[in-house]
Amino acid sequence: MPAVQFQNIENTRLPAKPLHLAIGMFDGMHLGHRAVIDMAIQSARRSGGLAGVLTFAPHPTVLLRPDNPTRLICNPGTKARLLVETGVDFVITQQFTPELAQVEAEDFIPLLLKHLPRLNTIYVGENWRFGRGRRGDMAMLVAGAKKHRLTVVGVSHVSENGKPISSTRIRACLEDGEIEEANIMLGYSYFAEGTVMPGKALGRDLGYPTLNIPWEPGLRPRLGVYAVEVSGEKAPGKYRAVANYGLRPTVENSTQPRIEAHLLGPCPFTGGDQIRVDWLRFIRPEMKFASVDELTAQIAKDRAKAEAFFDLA
Ligand SMILES: Cc1cc2nc3c(=O)[nH]c(=O)nc-3n(C[C@H](O)[C@H](O)[C@H](O)COP(=O)(O)O)c2cc1C
Ligand SMILES: Nc1ncnc2c1ncn2[C@@H]1O[C@H](COP(=O)(O)OP(=O)(O)O)[C@@H](O)[C@H]1O
Repeated sequence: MPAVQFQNIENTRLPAKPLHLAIGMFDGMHLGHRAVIDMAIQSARRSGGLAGVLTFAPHPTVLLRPDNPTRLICNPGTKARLLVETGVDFVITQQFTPELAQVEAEDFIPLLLKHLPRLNTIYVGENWRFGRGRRGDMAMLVAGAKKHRLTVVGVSHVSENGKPISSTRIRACLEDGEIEEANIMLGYSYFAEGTVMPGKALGRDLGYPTLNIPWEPGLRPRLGVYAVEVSGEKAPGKYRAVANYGLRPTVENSTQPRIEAHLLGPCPFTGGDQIRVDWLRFIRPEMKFASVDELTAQIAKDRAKAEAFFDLA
């Protein structure tokens, strides 16, 4: 059964079973997030309860720090899908309103219980903060839960390279082009999705036809050339490719970043197809070339690097 999705806790209608609820922003859905959610799923399965996620949109910083909100790894649609794919029974997306931002930490559990009376256990990462001014911490959550006979499970950090995995660390990696380290922490390959759009048909003339998709996530990964894999419903499997993610300063200097993927072998996709691009390795930063000939010569080298990465050379 795919997860049932609800907008806001007051609209949540669930069967009368004990609820095991993982709470958080879960931006990126990295290995640490998955550990929290998996804990909720396992407990619910063991005890005949229901496992779910409570997450928030927009990110609280959109309201609290509008001049510099947190730039998100996942757009809301992608996050919702990744959440559903974890195997939870339900996902609640709670609108983060000015009123919610004013709720005191002490009032948070009573608010949950008002709308989720069968709440049994709350699962959070051990450093999770909540309530007005982020005053609520693990100790307050445990104290509040005790009063209402709830259980709180604080899931300890999952580490990579001796340091806790966090969305902040993954953002820094993506901005620096450290895609392999980002992918290790995510537990899957960073990916982009979109509908193939027509370009200026220059790619074919250059000898490097490309599948182009616009890609403008909150958190913009480093502009440059990457080894990627392209997939889509139209054709099974993954297609190795070399892609530029950028603004194309040599030919147009756009303000809208785009992924242009040149497949290393035959290409089953065309304009209008829905594709997914998995990012695997950063090859070089995007550059402005003095001529299209220089760009073309560089693309030949990029292609060779991608082939070497895939061990095809
Ligand atoms: C592997 C690869 C690397 C690229 N690197 C750059 C680059 O460094 N600078 C740049 O301005 N454009 C770069 N491009 C983008 C080309 O300018 C663009 O693909 C070409 O002009 C075709 O455009 P079209 O798809 O609109 O026809 C790159 C494209 C590919 C496929
Ligand atoms: N190896 C390949 N990689 C990407 N696209 C390819 C490849 N071979 C053929 N194509 C086709 O070429 C088209 C892109 O050609 P291109 O000249 O870049 O034009 P445009 O970017 O204007 O669509 C793609 O839609 C795809 O169907």
